[in-house]
Amino acid sequence: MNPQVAASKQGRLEAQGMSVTFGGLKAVQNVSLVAEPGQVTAIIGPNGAGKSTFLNLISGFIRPTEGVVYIGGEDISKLRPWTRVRRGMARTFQALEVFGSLTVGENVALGFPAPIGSSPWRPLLQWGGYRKERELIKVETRSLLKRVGLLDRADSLASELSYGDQKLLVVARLLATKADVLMFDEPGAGLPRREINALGSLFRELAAEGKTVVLVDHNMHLIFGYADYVYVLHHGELVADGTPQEIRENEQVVRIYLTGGGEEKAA
Ligand SMILES: Nc1ncnc2c1ncn2[C@@H]1O[C@H](COP(=O)(O)OP(=O)(O)OP(=O)(O)O)[C@@H](O)[C@H]1O
Repeated sequence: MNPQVAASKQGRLEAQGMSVTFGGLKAVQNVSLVAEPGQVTAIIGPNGAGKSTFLNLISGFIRPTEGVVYIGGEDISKLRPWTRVRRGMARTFQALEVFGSLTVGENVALGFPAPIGSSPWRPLLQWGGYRKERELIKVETRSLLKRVGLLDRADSLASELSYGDQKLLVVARLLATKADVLMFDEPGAGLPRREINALGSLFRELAAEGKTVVLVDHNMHLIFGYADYVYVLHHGELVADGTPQEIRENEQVVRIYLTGGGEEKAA
């Protein structure tokens, strides 16, 4: 296969017919999605629509009753979440997962993948390689912090950052995983417009670098300003998908939001 085609397919995410039931509640019913490398794909829907559950199904944190997930054509449905990270899929959560008593730089460094086969004895057995790797992580951590605008806070405790900066820190740590598929659960929640714009621009940059960016959010400015393709869930079902323009004009979507389903209106 042409190496360029192979590279572009590597991060293609495909979820087919995902379903899960909690007790009697069909939280996600037969939902499929394709997210392409080089694109920002958004999932929207009113509160309780099943968006986070769908992300949990894709990332392996919840076992589906039905459905298959592929990355780059490879079926990863049976893999544990941490193994999926090794295969190139990483995600953030709605709740902030910042380690407040570590520095900002240390939080990012935690995101770097551990060398395969690494053991607690490695620093003693392979001191040279280990030291080189630590230096590399330091350099890359600084470059990621620069990218999200937090370089001057590298040595601050993470707990001292504002809420918005902690969200950016989580993004930097996700980038440290070097995953091809980057999924964000409500990255824009609670952020002012200026920071939403910065986040949106960062997502566009990541897509331009060939990453597959998937985000769940309620912020319509982030979705309609920066996404290439939008999936709409309602009561656990996929009710529409299309370009932001198509979704804005979709009568069913507008009705769902106008009848009080969403925090912000779609039109
Ligand atoms: N672990 C669980 N056990 C039982 N019910 C659950 C569980 N997780 C989610 N649900 C229910 O499944 C439905 C979908 O929830 P989910 O959190 O996926 O929605 P959402 O679209 O992400 O909502 P929000 O925008 O408010 O975060 C809701 O009715 C929720 O109460």
